[in-house]
Order: sequence, then structure tokens, then C-alpha cells
Amino acid sequence: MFERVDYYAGDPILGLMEKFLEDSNPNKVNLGIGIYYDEDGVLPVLDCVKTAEQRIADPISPRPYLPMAGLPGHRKGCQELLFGKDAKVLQDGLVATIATIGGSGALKVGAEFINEWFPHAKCYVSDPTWANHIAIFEGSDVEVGKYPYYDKASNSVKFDEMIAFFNTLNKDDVVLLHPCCHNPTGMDLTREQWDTVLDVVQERSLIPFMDIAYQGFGDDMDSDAYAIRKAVDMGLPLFVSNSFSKNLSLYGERVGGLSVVCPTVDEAERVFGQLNAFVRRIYSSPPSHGGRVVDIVMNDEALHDQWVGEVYAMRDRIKAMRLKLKSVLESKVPNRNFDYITRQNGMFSFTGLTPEQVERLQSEFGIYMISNSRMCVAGLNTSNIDYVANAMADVLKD
Ligand SMILES: Cc1[nH+]cc(COP(=O)(O)O)c(/C=N/[C@@H](CC(=O)O)C(=O)O)c1O
Repeated sequence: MFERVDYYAGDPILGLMEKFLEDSNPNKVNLGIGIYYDEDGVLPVLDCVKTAEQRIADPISPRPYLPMAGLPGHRKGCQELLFGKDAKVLQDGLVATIATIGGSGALKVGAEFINEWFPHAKCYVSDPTWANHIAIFEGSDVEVGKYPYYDKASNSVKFDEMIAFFNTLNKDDVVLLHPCCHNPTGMDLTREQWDTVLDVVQERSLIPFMDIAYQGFGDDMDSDAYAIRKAVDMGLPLFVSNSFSKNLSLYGERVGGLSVVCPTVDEAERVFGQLNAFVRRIYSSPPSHGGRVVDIVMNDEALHDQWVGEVYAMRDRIKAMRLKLKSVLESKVPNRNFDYITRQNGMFSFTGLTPEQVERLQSEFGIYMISNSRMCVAGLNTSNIDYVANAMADVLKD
């Protein structure tokens, strides 16, 4: 009966996590999945989340279905984080926002919406991009193409090629953009480059779809949203998927959001209704617990301020690990340029190691990074960084 069903090849990121957990090497280091581990190598529970959890736990309350769009406070939290607390576009009621099952759920609902209402649109993703971007959009029958983005030889953005490619695209084609902390390269655009990208998007009437999963891990909450807010200032239609998995350290609670910036209130109402319709037919309504944590942290001023401080502490620890890794590698492999490690932003570094070198790190040293050479810098700490740098130096020298 089901022999016609193909075997699942596994996920390049989540599958690696399983292999890591099974590895008995006492020195193993997980630099694979994009998860923030603290200095002790532990996935943290933020203090602001602990407070929110206590409020949820006492007094304990029933767990009814949430609205299809999620809690109003969760949605408000997404909007103010992305667009700014006093953004005119919010005051004017031009943004349709739903709470979603993580950033992944936001991308899925967005892909379904585009397939339904822009059936001729293709979606173009950066080369390289987060692997699941392609799977999600193709899974919604949206044809996916790639735009030039990263030059491995120079460890920089192929900006002129990217712009030239955008100038070949058609009206309503979707360009999937990383506003900050590019996954997997960590290489972000400057503000001037964003301005140029958004000018081309406007000239070609493209649809920008910005996926922001690491807001606060780059420079700061507002700077990391520069591209989002610039598109709004230009009056562009805009999709934004956001994730609280990393910056609230709530991975398993599956909390995110999808926002669509519309030209008129009437269009925002139409879009909001259709987003609800897609939610209903895909998963009906979002999870309650995570939504309540987001609602409490984002809308309690003191907790929100505490949260921002906790995110910046995570950001700063990652930056410190970048500096340390770069200096150790420079001392051990003097004939190789490691500037890219500190030019890159957010959780990931595209190390440029070959698949064979990545495989050696895993098999000989128990160090796990994605086969495309992406390293999650947040997996480094002062206890393992010398071990990792020495191992990288070893495989780079041979
Ligand atoms: C760019 C991006 N967008 C969306 C997501 C999904 O977020 P969530 O809220 O968990 O649904 C991730 C997760 N990335 C890491 C984990 C994963 O692959 O699922 C990663 O790149 O390792 C991203 O890196």
C-alpha cells in the first residue's frame, strides 16, 4: 500500500542534531543548528521568560482555543518590534499580522497566500539561504529560483550581480530577503545597499518577503529592522515573517508572526481575513502557552526592557566568540585571512571549509557544523573555543 512512498532523506540541519546527540565523544561540540547556548553550553531560560511563566502558572488558567490569528498581545508585540512602537503604518491600520507557529509557520502561511493570490509569482531566495526556505515555498507549489548573494572566494556579498539579477525579474515576483543576520553566511547588506535593493524592488514592482529570525543578534532591535522600516517608509507592499525562537529562547514553544503591509485599510482587512483562512485550513490556531509568554514579555514595559538587555547580552557573547576564534585561528594559520569571522553578523559564520574538512571535524573531533560550512558561533564558549580553533587549524593545514 505505502511502498510507493519515498524514504525521507532527512533534514541537513535537524538530522545533524540527532547525530550529535548520539555521538559519545566527550569533547563533542554542537555548531550545527541555529540555537543559542550560553557560556556554560546550556540553552538558557531568559529571566523575563521566567517571570512570564510564573504569571501564567499562578493562578493556573484554562487553555481555550486561541483565535486563528493568535492573541492580540502577541500580534501587537510582533508589530511594535518589527515596525516600531509608534509607527504610523500601525496607527493607520495598514498591517495585517497573525501569530504563527514559529517563523516556519509564518513562511508557510505566506507561501500558501502567495500561491493562491499571486499564482504566477516565482519566489527568489539568496544563494545560499536557509535550506527550509526552498522546501517551504516549493511545498506550497511556488516555483523557487535563486539570486546571486555570496561570493565564497572573497567572503563578501555579490552585490552588483544581485542587483543585476533583480533587474531581470517580473512584476509580483517575490524576493525573499534576510533583513539581518543572514542565514547561513552571516554576511549582511549595508544600509546603502538596502536602499539600492529596495529602489530596484520598487522599480520592478517586486514583492519583498523579509524573514527576520534573529532580530537583536546583529546590531540592535531597531538597526536590525532597518530594511523592514525603509520598505515601509517607501510605501512598498511587504511580507515580514518573524521568529521568537532565538531571541526569546522559546524554540520549542513555536512562536512567531507573519505581517503583511498593505496600501489601504481595505486591503489590510482583505489580507488579514485570508491569512486567517489559511491558518484555519493548515493548523486552525496557534499554540497558547508560547503566545501568552510573548504577550506578557512584549507588552509589560519592564519585562520588555529586561528582554532587550538579555538579547544584547547573547549578542555580545557571540561577538566575543567571533573575536576570540578569529585571533586564535590567525595565530595558528597565519597564511589565511579570517577577517570574515568578525565581518559576519548574528549567529552564523560561513567558514569556507570544504565538505571534506567539515566531515573531518565531525568524525575526528566530534565538532558538528552544517556541510555547507555554516558554523553556529553561539555554540562556542571559553571552554571549547580553543579545541574548536585547533581542530579547524588542523583540517585547514592539511
Ligand atoms: C532564517 C530563518 N527563518 C526561519 C527559521 C525558523 O524559525 P522557527 O521559529 O524555529 O520556525 C529559521 C531557523 N533556523 C534554524 C533552525 C532550523 O533550521 O529550524 C537554523 O537555521 O539552524 C531561520 O534560520
